[in-house]
Amino acid sequence: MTLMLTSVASVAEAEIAAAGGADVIDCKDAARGALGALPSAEIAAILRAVAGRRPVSAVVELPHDPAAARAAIEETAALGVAFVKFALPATPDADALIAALAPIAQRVRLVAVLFADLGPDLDVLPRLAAAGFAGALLDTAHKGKGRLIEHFDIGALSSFVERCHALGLEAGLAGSLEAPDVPRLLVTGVDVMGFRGALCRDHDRKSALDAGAVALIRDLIPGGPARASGKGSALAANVDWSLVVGHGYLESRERTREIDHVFVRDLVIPVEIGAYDFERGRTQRVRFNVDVDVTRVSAGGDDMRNVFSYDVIMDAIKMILASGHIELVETIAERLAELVLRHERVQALTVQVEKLDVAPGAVGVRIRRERQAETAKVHNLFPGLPDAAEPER
Ligand SMILES: O=C[C@H](O)COP(=O)(O)O
Repeated sequence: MTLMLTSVASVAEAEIAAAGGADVIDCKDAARGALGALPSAEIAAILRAVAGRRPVSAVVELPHDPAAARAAIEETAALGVAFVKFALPATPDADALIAALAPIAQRVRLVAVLFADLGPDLDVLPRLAAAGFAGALLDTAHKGKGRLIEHFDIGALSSFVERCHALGLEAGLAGSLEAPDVPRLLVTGVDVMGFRGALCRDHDRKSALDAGAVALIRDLIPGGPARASGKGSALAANVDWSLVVGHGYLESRERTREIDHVFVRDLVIPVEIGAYDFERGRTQRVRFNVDVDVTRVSAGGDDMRNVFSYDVIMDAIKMILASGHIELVETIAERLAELVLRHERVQALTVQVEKLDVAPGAVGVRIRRERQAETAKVHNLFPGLPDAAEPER
């Protein structure tokens, strides 16, 4: 399950985020840059207002001096936040800092932010894990100079998430993420996606949060807490539950079983593939044909929430190929089916993977896979919190 983290600068914005179904309320002053801290008094006021309805995190602007860094984190942690985020400097003193923070990491959930646009050293991840950090979040430092996915391709983002998980770290992704990025990044299995700009008026991260923009992103991420309730709640009234049904959140008497077909046709990519020695260290052309059966939502309109993007299929292929040499076309086909089926609206798919350079024609495999009864994957970032509630009907 992926959580939606929403950066807020005030109590009023925290209320919009909570009402809009954000999973985590993140205290941050976007006017101060990528990781600007709010004053302690404002964080305390947000904590009081949220009153345990959601986990609240806070950004700390970390001084380079280890003793001062420890004091800054202790001060914010003492307010009662669920975790503390801070930018890990990409300098040689990062190691000294990590070591200095290790004792605090035993008591306080620490999340190190690495900047994808500043050439982060991902070899720091094992050291974060060894020091007891809770997680690592890949973000961008220079807002307005590219989305996260323009700095790290989907294969690299997927490897980041996998690497974090292998080390026992929670993984987060952020960085001028926009609505179309959401279904693409969900496939990586990331634990938390962080948003600010996409949730603001005119997508200006220094403007106020916009409830409609919050609702759009929330609807694109399956699960999550109940929205603001209430008969007559403007937000609840604005929710088109047919979209929610379309994302597999709930059954409805109006649920449609109609299927749309989204496909990628004749995509040819050079791939390092083959079980023979002579097939190693070189690429061969591989052709992909993928047909996906997607549950149709009944609402029309030019709305991101209504579509299953072919980008998800293309990204899944890139993620698999990013792992290096693969021996069998069957392996690619199975992995691709598994990744695409992670999208809740996908009911079934056919994957055809063909090698084009071993014979005059093509050789390969075609598989058909369907969604099985699902076992919920329990998320453990905030142990002790109740499970995500179903949206009110
Ligand atoms: O932690 C998440 C950030 O606040 C994301 O901000 P952004 O979406 O404006 O890059």
